[in-house]
Amino acid sequence: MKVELRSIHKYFGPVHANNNISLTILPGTIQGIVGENGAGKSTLMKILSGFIQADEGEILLDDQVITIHSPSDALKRGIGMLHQDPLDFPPMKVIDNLLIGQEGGLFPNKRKVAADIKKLANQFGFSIDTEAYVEGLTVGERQQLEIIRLLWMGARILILDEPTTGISASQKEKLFETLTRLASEGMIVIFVSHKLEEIETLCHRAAVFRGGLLVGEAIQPYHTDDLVRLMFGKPMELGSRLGCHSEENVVEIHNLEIEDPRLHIRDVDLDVKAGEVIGLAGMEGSGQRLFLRALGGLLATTGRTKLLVKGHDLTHEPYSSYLKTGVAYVPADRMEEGLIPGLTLKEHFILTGDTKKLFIDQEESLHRTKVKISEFNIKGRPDSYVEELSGGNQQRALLALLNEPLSLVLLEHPSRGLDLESTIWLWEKLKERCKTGTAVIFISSDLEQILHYSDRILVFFGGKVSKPMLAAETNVDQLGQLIGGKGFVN
Ligand SMILES: Nc1ncnc2c1ncn2[C@@H]1O[C@H](COP(=O)(O)OP(=O)(O)OP(=O)(O)O)[C@@H](O)[C@H]1O
Repeated sequence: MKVELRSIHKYFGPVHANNNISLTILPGTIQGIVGENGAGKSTLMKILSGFIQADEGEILLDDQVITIHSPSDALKRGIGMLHQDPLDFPPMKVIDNLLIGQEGGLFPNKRKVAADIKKLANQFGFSIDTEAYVEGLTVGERQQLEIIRLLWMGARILILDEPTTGISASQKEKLFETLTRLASEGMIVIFVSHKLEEIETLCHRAAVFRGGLLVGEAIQPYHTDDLVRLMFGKPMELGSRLGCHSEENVVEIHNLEIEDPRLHIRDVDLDVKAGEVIGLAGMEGSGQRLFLRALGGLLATTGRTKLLVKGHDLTHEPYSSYLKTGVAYVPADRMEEGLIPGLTLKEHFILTGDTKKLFIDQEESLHRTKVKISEFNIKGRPDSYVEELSGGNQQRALLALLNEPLSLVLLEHPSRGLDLESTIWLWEKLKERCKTGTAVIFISSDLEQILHYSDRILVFFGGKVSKPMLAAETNVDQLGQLIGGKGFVN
């Protein structure tokens, strides 16, 4: 099946999210879609998969103009989109998730469906237990389930939007193998990502988006510098580590202990200096998130734990004491925990502003919001609802909402969903904070980033915590070995 997009336009109010996009994708192709945050990638994918409609332009399948009214309409024509957060019902069994919305009357043939799914999964070396509950599956397993579901429903064109977020290296390898195999069987795979190395490894072709325009196409073998220049209109360089020179302790952790139904973290001692950056590495679920949440006052510690921030003993104190001491937490799930859907940017600034006043000063709030939008370069207006912002702009908004001054900023996957320019920008902003004595502790699955920006690194494995390592004296291989549990001494 061949796909052709002709002169697609899409507006969101004044934003021209897709500006005259034309793209042809031939059968058997893995087509990469890259571009900076807010470039219009997801918008185009949502148009192709029926979630939204274009304002102008045509979609052709095998030279026939078609109209796609809804995702189920798209799927009927063989176009399936796999979302970052799979659209399933976690408290239900795999088989029941598969049967939802299927034709088959009151008594669908569960046994046949289960057998068909198993057969399909086997072809790709996936093992899917149709009787398992979805909530017990890892992100990678849910993704495999979603691919199999789409194939089972007849998808011949598979769209994946940032699919490698939150999956392990081996799951990624398996995903890439599967996608390569699907393409070799004549299917089209459309792969949206910020990660250039992924595009370069996997995709036969790459279309580069910038500011709503398709600014260029590249084919293998790629030249990274050319792709970066196309994406951002200029070359990019990662900033460097600031290097912490302070002797003052901002955070003192003694005998930290956290009990969780699955993990037990104990006996962690750590002093964090003013302006220091500590990176936390480890496979998802190894304890680093529990550790970070405990430091943010979001999770109770147990045992003999003592936790001091700027000399204040915060052990067993409520979350409000952490806030008062200047501890800020930036979650990975921006829309669930960070921002409030249904509220505008201005309303967010009102909520995080001076809450002691009896009345809201609308003029002052509007002014403050405009200043922050400009300072943090957020592509949005004071009256934009936060859910309308692109992922990168939501992250900018979260940072803009942090109060000043701060003693400690805790961040989960701060660059998740961010393009290279935004990642560099984010670290510039964090380094400005470090210069004023704020300590930063962050989790990332991007080892290069951990090595590049941390002063010291802690690795987590099954609840065990390594001794702090100097980032300048550590390399990716050493980190990789520790993350896999090799050489753990603690
Ligand atoms: N539902 C919406 N309402 C208003 N504006 C929107 C909506 N969806 C997207 N936009 C705007 O359209 C532009 C393109 O957004 P889009 O999500 O397509 O970008 P993207 O390239 O996928 O970005 P990212 O990589 O950050 O996810 C952005 O300026 C975004 O704020």
